Amino acid sequence: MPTSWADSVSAAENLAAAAPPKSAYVPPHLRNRPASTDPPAQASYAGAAASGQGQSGYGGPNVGGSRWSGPRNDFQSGYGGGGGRGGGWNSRTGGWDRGREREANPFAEDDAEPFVEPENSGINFDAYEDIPVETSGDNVPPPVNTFAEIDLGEAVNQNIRRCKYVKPTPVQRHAIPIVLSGRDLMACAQTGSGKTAAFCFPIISGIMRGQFPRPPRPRVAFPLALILSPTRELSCQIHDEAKKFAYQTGVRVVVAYGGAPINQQLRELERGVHILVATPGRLVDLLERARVSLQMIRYLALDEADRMLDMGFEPQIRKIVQQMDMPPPGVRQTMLFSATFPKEIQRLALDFLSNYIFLAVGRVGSSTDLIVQRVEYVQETDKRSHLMDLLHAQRANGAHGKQALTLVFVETKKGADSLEHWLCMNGFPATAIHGDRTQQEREHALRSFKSGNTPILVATDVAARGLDIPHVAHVVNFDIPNDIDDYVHRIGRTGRAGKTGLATAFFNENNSSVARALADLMQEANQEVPAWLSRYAARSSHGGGKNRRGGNRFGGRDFRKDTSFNRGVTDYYGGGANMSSGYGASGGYAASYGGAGVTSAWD
Ligand SMILES: Nc1ncnc2c1ncn2[C@@H]1O[C@H](COP(=O)(O)OP(=O)(O)OP(=O)(O)O)[C@@H](O)[C@H]1O
Repeated sequence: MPTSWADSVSAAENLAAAAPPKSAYVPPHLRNRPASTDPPAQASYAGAAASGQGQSGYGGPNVGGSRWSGPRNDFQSGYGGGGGRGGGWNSRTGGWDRGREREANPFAEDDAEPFVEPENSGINFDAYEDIPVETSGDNVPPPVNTFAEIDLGEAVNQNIRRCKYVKPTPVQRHAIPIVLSGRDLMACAQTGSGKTAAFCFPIISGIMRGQFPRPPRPRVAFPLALILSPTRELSCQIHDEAKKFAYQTGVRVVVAYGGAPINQQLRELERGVHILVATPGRLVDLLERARVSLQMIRYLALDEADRMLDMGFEPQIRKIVQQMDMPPPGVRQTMLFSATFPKEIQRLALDFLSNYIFLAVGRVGSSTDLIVQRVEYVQETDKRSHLMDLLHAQRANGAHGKQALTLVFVETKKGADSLEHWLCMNGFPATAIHGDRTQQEREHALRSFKSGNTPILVATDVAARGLDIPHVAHVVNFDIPNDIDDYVHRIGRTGRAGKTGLATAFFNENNSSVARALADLMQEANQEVPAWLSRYAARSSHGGGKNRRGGNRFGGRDFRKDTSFNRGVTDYYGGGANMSSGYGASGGYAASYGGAGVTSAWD
């Protein structure tokens, strides 16, 4: 296997356009299942689950009166009552957590992964030290500084150590106490800043501690937590992460996504599920087949929430959350996470939340400085040769070290196929991922890219959000997206977890509509804005393409603060906004935004 980008290029040149080796398809959730020698722990959840057999209270089949009448605080008592027979929760066979099924060690792959650094030492926490944080809503729980301050339980703490997380990132410092206190949350924090753990840790801990009744029907899965994400690959990634965080806790995580055999997923679900990670389409299928019920959902997390509530997904999300049997807001706990939150999406999100806290982490400067952004003027017809120049220069300079991976974003699936073909023909080891490829092809491409076998990945927006691929040193926006938020997510595939990265965009006349948003974004992130781009920006009459940030360029402002929203609404938050971190004292930050309290959540 080639060990570096340069080796890969040479190997590819030697092998001409040899196809990558085909491996037998194994769905992600079935991989790495060597028989573990570690017996699953009998965590507190197992005991709690086994004793919590009550059918009374909310969600039970014979609830009289209002189905959702109990306040959320009563949830645990509602579930915890009753005795009944022992046995695992949600399993025909008496429960996976009773030791009948061996839990594969999810950390085994990390140990065997050649590219993984010995420690998570690459994280540069100094970059996050004075990141401004803004919270709004009433009675916001105070943040923590260390994991030790949060009582997540010993099993989770041990997994945090196994992950080599030394201290919480800012979004984790603030979000975890909020979720643990039972509040709904809309959290906006920059790409690569650890949002996945921010929602997974409190969910796992809550399930471990909670008392829940026995599921009412066999052969139907009754998850306690649902994590929805927009793409199959992201769902798989969240599943992999959550399995690490939940290792030996007794909490079982299952993933369901389209494009993979449903029968296998059904079998996994039948073995029992506490946390279901899913893409909306496959979940709707499972719900319609009555193989999953949402009536016991205690936690709902939408990752990439703005995308999930965008036009494409909104009907499916409404169906799942509002039209099936999921408890309503106020009974379940709802968490929305993203790096971007356009105002109209925040408005839509009100339907899913109850008295929520808005959390914005990040400001212009510190963390975005991690991603150096460049924009180059490149005519449509010159893009390929320009890309080749970049790749050659990168190879010549050995830029970004041996393991550098380059992610090239294009607008269309056809464009991705054709660029991949052209790169391969020209001796560059490239692969591609887009929505018209089979799931097997998509997963193969991603694996080949991650491993460094094909260190160039040509992608559509299917790879723009959430994917956490170590060693992506360069993101090229071969085609600039029309929506500036998509640009934010795309470039966020590099410069993650405190590491630095480079993002290059090819701009031409076709992108004039986004010029202003792009220039503003770069400026706010302390990037050098070329004079020609500023001229385009000045000519642009509207805010910049599908810039839905509407006046406030950054997605991090709580829209409840807008006068239009507040008209007729008295003191929505009660407590008002709270600022923390060094920035509040400096005073310079609000001024730099030209508006009091406006925060950039993405940087
Ligand atoms: N406390 C921590 N210490 C060290 N590394 C961490 C910590 N928390 C998360 N990470 C690592 O940071 C990386 C980015 O985390 P994650 O994928 O959750 O980011 P994100 O905020 O969800 O990004 P995106 O907006 O792109 O979805 C991951 O590799 C994760 O393992």
